Amino acid sequence: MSQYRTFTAADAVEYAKKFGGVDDPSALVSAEEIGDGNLNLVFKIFDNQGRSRVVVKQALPYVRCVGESWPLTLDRARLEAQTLVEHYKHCPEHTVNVTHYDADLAVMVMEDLSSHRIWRGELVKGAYYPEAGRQLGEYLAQTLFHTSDFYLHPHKKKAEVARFINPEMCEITEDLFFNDPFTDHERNKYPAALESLVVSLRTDDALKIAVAGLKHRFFADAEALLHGDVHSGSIFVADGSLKVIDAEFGYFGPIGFDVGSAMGNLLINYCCLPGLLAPREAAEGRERRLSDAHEVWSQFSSRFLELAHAKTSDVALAYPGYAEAFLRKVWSDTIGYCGTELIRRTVGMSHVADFKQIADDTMRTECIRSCITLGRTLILAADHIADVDALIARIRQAG
Ligand SMILES: Nc1ncnc2c1ncn2[C@@H]1O[C@H](COP(=O)(O)OP(=O)(O)O)[C@@H](O)[C@H]1O
Ligand SMILES: CSC[C@H]1O[C@H](OP(=O)(O)O)[C@H](O)[C@@H]1O
Repeated sequence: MSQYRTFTAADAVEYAKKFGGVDDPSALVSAEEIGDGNLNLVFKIFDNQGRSRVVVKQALPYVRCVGESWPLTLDRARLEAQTLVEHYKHCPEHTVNVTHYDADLAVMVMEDLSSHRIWRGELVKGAYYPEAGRQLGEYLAQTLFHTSDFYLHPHKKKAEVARFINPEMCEITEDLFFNDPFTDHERNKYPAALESLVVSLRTDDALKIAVAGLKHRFFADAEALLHGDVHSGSIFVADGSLKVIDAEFGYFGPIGFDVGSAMGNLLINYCCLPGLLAPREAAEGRERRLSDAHEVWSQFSSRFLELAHAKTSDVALAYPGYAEAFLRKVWSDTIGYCGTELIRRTVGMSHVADFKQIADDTMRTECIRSCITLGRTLILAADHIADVDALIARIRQAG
């Protein structure tokens, strides 16, 4: 019989006393549920001085933002904890530290990142973290290289692929990214003024074939242990620091999916800044976003190549020039998945603060239009954009 029960704040405090790993467990006295994501409960646990000391996260047996009508596997807590533990081994600087998890209760305990802020909220306000792009590129290079065939022994790699089989969470991505926005689906939500643009996505043969290719590679290309949902709402930043959280979509998939999701969210912000800030600040913010996206790819690709040259164990994959050839495939995947993130966040159900917080209706609609148009351009041009400078030029051209 499963011991699962949904935690109250009092349960979370008792759990943290036992498993929180603090020196003075009896000082832990209260909890606040602070979850603002689509899926889970998140409790901050406070001590008798009112200091937040540790975080307890629990999966619900359904999708939080929808309710019990959409049941969802509790195994996602294990997958999240194990993905973060694995990523922490390879990149402790930029991964939240999960110190304990319990598969039956679908609960994990992790370090409290209250000294940091969620990057999306900062991007919406126009705050700038000059090191964040490079740090995110570093996280992507370290975690993706060290869980790939370049680094792992083939037996270990296959065992890891099996450990991280994640069919239910992958199915959400398969539907929300690659199906819903390109069909007339009841989950879709977008401004009525964009109806003809959105309908045109459903009948564009070249686009639908390119999206099918991206979905096919999401199904089939078990290249590395992905985070699976690395967006600016799953990244904490502070001066000189960046930490990634929330990896319940972790599975072995195409490396470009993680890199493209990360860059796609920066480009969503790029498209929305004119609706969020005064013209001069918006223009400056947009330049910074392009520079952040440039940094993500530059750091990711240069570090991945450095690691491949220094640490590739397989004799065939170590052949000079192969890692460079592989990165060309990752690059076109990155652009394509970047495009699907721009479209699924605007046409599909998972909307984001970058445009939700735009007060003026007409401006919001125009910013959403830019996201959709840029997304389509990137999906269609993914095989024809030579490098990151050409990508930035394409984005500027799109307006
Ligand atoms: N380790 C942490 N430290 C402090 N706050 C956290 C931590 N993890 C999550 N949070 C807060 O809880 C929110 C929801 O967490 P998240 O992991 O994104 O949940 P979900 O899986 O439902 O998307 C975050 O936006 C953040 O504000
Ligand atoms: C039905 S889940 C929708 C959406 O929510 C997830 O985001 P998060 O866990 O960060 O709230 C993920 O992006 C899913 O696609």
